[in-house]
Amino acid sequence: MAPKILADEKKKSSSKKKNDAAKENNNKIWSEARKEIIPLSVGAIALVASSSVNQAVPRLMGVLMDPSKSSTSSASNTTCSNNTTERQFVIQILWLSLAGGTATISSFSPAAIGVILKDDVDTVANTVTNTLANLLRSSSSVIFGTYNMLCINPQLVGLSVVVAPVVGTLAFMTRKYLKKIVTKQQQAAIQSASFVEERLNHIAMVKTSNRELDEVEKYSQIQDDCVELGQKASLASGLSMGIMFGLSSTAFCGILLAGRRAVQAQKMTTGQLTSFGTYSFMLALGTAGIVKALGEYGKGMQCAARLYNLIHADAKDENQQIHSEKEEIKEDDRRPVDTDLVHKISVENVTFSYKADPSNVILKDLSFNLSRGEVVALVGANGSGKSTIASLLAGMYRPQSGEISLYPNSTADDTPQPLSYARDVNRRDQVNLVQVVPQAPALFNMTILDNIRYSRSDASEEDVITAMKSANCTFVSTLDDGLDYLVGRNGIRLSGGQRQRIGLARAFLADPVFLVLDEPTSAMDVEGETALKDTMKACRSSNRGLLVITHKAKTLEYCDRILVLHDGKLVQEGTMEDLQKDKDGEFVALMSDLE
Ligand SMILES: Nc1ncnc2c1ncn2[C@@H]1O[C@H](COP(=O)(O)OP(=O)(O)OP(=O)(O)O)[C@@H](O)[C@H]1O
Repeated sequence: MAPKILADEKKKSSSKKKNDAAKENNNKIWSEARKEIIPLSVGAIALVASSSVNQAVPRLMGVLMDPSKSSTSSASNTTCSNNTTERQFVIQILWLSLAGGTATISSFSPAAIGVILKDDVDTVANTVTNTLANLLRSSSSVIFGTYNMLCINPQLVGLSVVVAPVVGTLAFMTRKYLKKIVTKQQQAAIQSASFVEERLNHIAMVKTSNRELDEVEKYSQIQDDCVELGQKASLASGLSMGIMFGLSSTAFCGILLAGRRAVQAQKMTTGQLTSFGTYSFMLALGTAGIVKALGEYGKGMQCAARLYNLIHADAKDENQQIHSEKEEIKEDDRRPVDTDLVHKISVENVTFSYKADPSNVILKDLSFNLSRGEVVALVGANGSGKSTIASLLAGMYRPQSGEISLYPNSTADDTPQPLSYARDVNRRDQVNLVQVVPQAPALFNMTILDNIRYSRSDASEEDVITAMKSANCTFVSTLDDGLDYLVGRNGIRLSGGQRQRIGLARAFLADPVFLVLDEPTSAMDVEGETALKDTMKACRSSNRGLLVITHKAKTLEYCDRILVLHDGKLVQEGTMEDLQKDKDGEFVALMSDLE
């Protein structure tokens, strides 16, 4: 098949998909609106009534200003008749105002479309209430106005028909420009929401990298851009309204001028001209109202699409406890720690449960330690609490009881007091003390360079390249943009193993005293496992403590010590050789399952 035909078919199918989605959203909105069918119908009828009632006012004014119609031969009769007309006018106006007011009040109908995202819900709710009401009101203004104008002076209507397309075209062009700016503004708002969503999803990463302030600053910048666009949009909106008002007023004056000539030529009365002028003004307002209501309807559709997507998205509550434990975003005032002096991190009688399920105690009176230059493995069945330990070491949670302590080097004549990791160490030092690389590292929709730099924003490109070498990130050189390669949301444009390597490089860049790797090679190939062995060696030689959570037997061969976890308790600890000797022990049972 020719490429052009293929492209056409692709275009057709994509536009069909778009139409189907729009139809689906349309149906959803109207099915929601159907739930309010009675108040909406009453409102719609009342609106038409209110509008028709309002339409009678100019006609009555015309009658009032045009006494000749009701004049009789005698002067006294004329005065009497004039008085009667005025009285009738006042009574009729009173009735009309009362009827119009009542109809307008009853046209108010609250819609029951849930309360999820205030702005979007408001816009969608407005689509089936206010926007629809405005459309009805404006349409009836146009229909009744045109009809009455035709009754009064069809020639003058002809002139309006000539002027209307010119005004309409100019109005359409200004609205189109306005729509373009508003679309940009909406895109900026979506970008801002997606930035927040991504940061909240990876709140643990943001927190443990001590990057809250940076993120707040970035968010403020995005917000500033949104405000700037908002200002442009409101300026454009003001201009558009001004231009439309100017054009319609000019057209209105032109029609009045032509009408005046018709009065002078005795083709119509002053009263008829007054009525005609008022109707043409209403007609202009009605036309503008229709254009506006149709624009709002389109906007309502866009909001509905977002809203329905959100309603069907899965709720994410995994970070609940992190949020609730989140401290205020400010530089905390705990004294800095000389991380170079820290020699050992020690988990002491720690008991922990997640707030989401407090009855499920995950870690039970757990104690172990990790010294600098040591490579320790943590093994255990699925759900035994290994990743929870990593989260506690990263400072994401605090134990309910027990302590995580840091032991400085002791000198010959001084034994320094241990520091509480949670109470005594400030966030910046925590980043330098412990870095955790989770199974699926959090990656942001940024370049590889920025993702790696996330753990140390002031790192030079050379430092990043060194960290990448340690994490064996050779794949980066094969990418077109290299370090500038955009990884996509959650690193979607990278493979699982590549994401793990980026996470590893990020941890190395922070140059922590202790490194925790949570199943570092779960998604890596054989080359990745070799890189892990190199990492282990490097940790020993650089006097870094390494805790590796693993299910791989091969990895254990290179560890100094192995901790065996069972249901949140430490049940065995020792070298691989020692543990293998205990044939009834948990380790031997686990080994039979390990790869
Ligand atoms: N955010 C959380 N809220 C509530 N419970 C959680 C949360 N995270 C983990 N758990 C529970 O804690 C227990 C231990 O989970 P953890 O991830 O620490 O186990 P694991 O040993 O790392 O498992 P695996 O080997 O499968 O990775 C599990 O029962 C899990 O359901």
